[in-house]
Amino acid sequence: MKVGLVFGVSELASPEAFREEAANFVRVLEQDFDVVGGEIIQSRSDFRKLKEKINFNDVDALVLFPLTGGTEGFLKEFSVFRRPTVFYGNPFNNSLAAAIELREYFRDRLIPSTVVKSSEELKAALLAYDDMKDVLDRFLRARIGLIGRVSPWLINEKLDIPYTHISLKKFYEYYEKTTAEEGWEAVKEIVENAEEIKEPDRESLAKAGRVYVAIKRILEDYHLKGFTVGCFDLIGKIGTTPCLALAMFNAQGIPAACEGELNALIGMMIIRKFFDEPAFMGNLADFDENHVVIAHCTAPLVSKYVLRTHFESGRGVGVAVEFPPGKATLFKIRGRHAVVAGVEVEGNEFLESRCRTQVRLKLEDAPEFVDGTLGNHHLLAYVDPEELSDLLSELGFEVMLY
Ligand SMILES: C[C@H](O)[C@@H](O)[C@@H](O)C(=O)CO
Repeated sequence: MKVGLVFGVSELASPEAFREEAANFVRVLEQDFDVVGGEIIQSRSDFRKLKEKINFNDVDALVLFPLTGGTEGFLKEFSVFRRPTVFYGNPFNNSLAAAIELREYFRDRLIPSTVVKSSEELKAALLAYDDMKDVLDRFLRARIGLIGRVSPWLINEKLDIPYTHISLKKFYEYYEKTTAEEGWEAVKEIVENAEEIKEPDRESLAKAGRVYVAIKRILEDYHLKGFTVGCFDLIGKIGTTPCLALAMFNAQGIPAACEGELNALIGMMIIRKFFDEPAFMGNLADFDENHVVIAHCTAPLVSKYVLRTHFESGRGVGVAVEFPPGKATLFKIRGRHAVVAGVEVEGNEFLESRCRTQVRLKLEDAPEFVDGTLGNHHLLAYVDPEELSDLLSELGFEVMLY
C-alpha cells in the first residue's frame, strides 16, 4: 500500500526540534507501507513546492501529522488530492487539537478521514482504507461537472467538492453547433416509444434533442462521468429545458441532476456506481400520515412515459414517467449528512398543478420523516435502504436511517 506522509510544523516553531521524531516516525511506517514524502512543511508555499515534487494523487492514503498546532491552514491543502486521510496527533504542542480540526475540514469535503494517536491505530486505519480501496476510489475519483450555475432557490446547497465548471456561454457554443436534424435523430426513438406526446411539437422535441447532443459532446470533451445543470437559465435563452436530456442520460447510466444541485448529483453517482441503478431526483410535493409524493419534470425513463412540457415554464420537453410498484429507498444527501428511508412505490399521481412525474410512496410515519429531513430534493432508487445506509456510512456520511 502506497502512503503519502507529510509533517506540519508551525512557522513559529523550529523544524529542527522535530527532525528526529519525524525520522523515527518514517522508519516505523516504512516497516509496513511503501512511504512517499516524509517532509516537514511549514506553509502554503512549502505545500506548493512539495506538490511539484511528489504526485500525491497516486497514493492509496495520506498520513498527515501536525507536529504542532497552527498547521491547519496549510495541511488542509492536501484535501485537494481526495485521498483517504489519517491524521496522526499526539498530546504535545497542540498536535492532537490540530488533527481534530483538520479531520473536520476533510470530512466536510466528503473525504474519509480519521484521527489516531498511536502507531498501532495508524496501521489499523491504513489497512482498513486499503480493504475499502475499490469502494473509496469509485467514490473519490469520479469527475463531475456543473453546467451553468446552482439555482438560486437551492439556499442550502453548500458542498465544497471539486468539479469542472462549464459556463452557460460554453454550453451555448456547443448548442449552436448542433442542428435540428441531429436533435431529432437523438430523440426519435424516445419519441416513438412514448405512450403519448401531449404538448411538445416536432420542433420542440428536436430542440430538446439538440440540448442532449450538446451535453453529450461536453461530457466527452471534458471527460465527465456525471453532471448537474442550472437548467432554468436555459429557458430564456434557447426556449427549452434539459429535462428530456437528463431523463435520457440517467436511463443510459450517466448521473444527471437538475437545478445545478451537487448534493443530488453525489447521491445519483453513488446509486449508479454501487448499484448500477438510476435515481429519480424529485421535490417533496406532498405527504400524509403514511405517504409522501415526490415530483419533478425529469426522471429516468425506467418504464412507460408521456412527453409533456416542463411544468413551470410550459416550454421544452418534460417527462411524466410511471414508476413501477416495488420496494425502494428514498434518501437525501446534504453535505456529509444523509437521511435514508425504506419506502414502497405505490403508484403515480397526475395533477396538472405539479411537476410532470409524480410518484406516490408509502412511508411509515411520513410526518416524522418530513420533520427530520434535510431539505426539499430527495432521491428515489430501487435499492435496499439498509445496504445504502451501510455504504453511506462506510463512505463517511452521517446517516439517519428511518
Ligand atoms: C421548490 C423549488 O423552489 C422548486 O421550484 C424547484 O426545485 C423545482 O423543482 C423547479 O422545477
